[in-house]
Amino acid sequence: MMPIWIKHASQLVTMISSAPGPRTGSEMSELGIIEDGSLWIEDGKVIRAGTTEQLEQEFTERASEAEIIDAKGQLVTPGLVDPHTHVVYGGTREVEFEKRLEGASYMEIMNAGGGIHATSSMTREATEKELLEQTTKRLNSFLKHGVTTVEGKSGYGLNTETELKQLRVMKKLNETHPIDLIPTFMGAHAVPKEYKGREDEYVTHIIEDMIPKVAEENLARFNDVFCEKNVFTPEQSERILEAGKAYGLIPKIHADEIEPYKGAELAAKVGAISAEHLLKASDEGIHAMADSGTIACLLPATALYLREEAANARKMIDAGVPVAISTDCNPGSSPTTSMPLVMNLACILMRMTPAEALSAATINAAWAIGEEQNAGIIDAGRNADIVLWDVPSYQMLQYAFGVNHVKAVWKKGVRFV
Ligand SMILES: N=CN[C@@H](CCC(=O)O)C(=O)O
Ligand SMILES: [Zn+2]
Repeated sequence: MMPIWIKHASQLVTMISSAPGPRTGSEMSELGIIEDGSLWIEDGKVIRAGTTEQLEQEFTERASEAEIIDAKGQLVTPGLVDPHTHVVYGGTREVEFEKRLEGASYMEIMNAGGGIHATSSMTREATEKELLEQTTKRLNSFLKHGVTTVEGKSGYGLNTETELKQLRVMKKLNETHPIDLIPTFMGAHAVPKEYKGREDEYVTHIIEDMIPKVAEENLARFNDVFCEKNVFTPEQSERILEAGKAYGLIPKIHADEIEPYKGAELAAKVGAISAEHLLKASDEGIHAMADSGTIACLLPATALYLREEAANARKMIDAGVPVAISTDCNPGSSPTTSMPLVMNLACILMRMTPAEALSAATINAAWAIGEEQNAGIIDAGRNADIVLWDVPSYQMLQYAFGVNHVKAVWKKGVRFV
């Protein structure tokens, strides 16, 4: 592979800082910016990041070997990381979108057998090949929006066979698609219709049948639960997450999305790596998360799409909770693959600063899925997951919203956009 030399970026955002862990408080504003920045990439890795002047001293002799990219007037950042998606699914739910606009709520639709249940039926029916094809299209769209690492959940199977099918599709996609797809088991996304009235039996089924099989095939890194009124109680969620821990699955929790339910408190108690949504998280829950170091994974596109008030990111950042952001890409409450839009919304709806939004979509997002050694940062020796944006600064990236400013994307040093 020919080396790549990106020169003269008006801002090269490296995300390098002295913070040893996920960024909290003012650390979220430390972007490690190099003005007139330059990058030498070789064999899929970043070899050197510095000013153009520095790299000219070190690499001019080798310039003829390299593909040279003139990034004058443009911004370079790490590839974006999406730490929370439901990207593998069958079918679509545009009918529900109309119903919600006419006044039905997300939970009313789900409790009436639609929502997650509707996607579950369509995912059970879909073949592995169909899921592969549909998900590949969505991953291509992520890449076009500057996203190079994506977490993906099962949870539309709600039976062992289809949960495993979703996870196997993710495994296959990791072999066929440039994006790194980090798998999460989420058998506890809803109680399937056939277990209605026997919710605890379904919990036992997840624990005794699904989790051991997922672990045996080594199909997931995380175990996630939708802890919500009329879905899984905090007690049931705790049982499932503790059972997963015994098999090496790290807990995540969909917490306090629709109603306050002490989900943030539970995330801290079980040592979850992240808690998701948190629109209705209590102050106690937020402080417990700060103490346990649990990352808040906030989903402002979902709040917008459901016409809900977004999570209180300011309160969380001020309390010392590390914040990440995500699309929540799913067919019901957030059918989008645009992390740039999510960064815009983090600023507009949650009053995060442009710098905080970028930290949340790169380094903190990487920490939220255990990929901090591989993604979310530009540094010597790391994967060359790089985005070139057709704007001169990160401030412009967040300011001109709803626009895809991506000019080029490299994943492990290979250009795909
Ligand atoms: N809230 C629970 N799960 C997903 C939505 C899934 C769906 O509606 O299909 C979420 O994170 O938003
Ligand atoms: Zn989700």
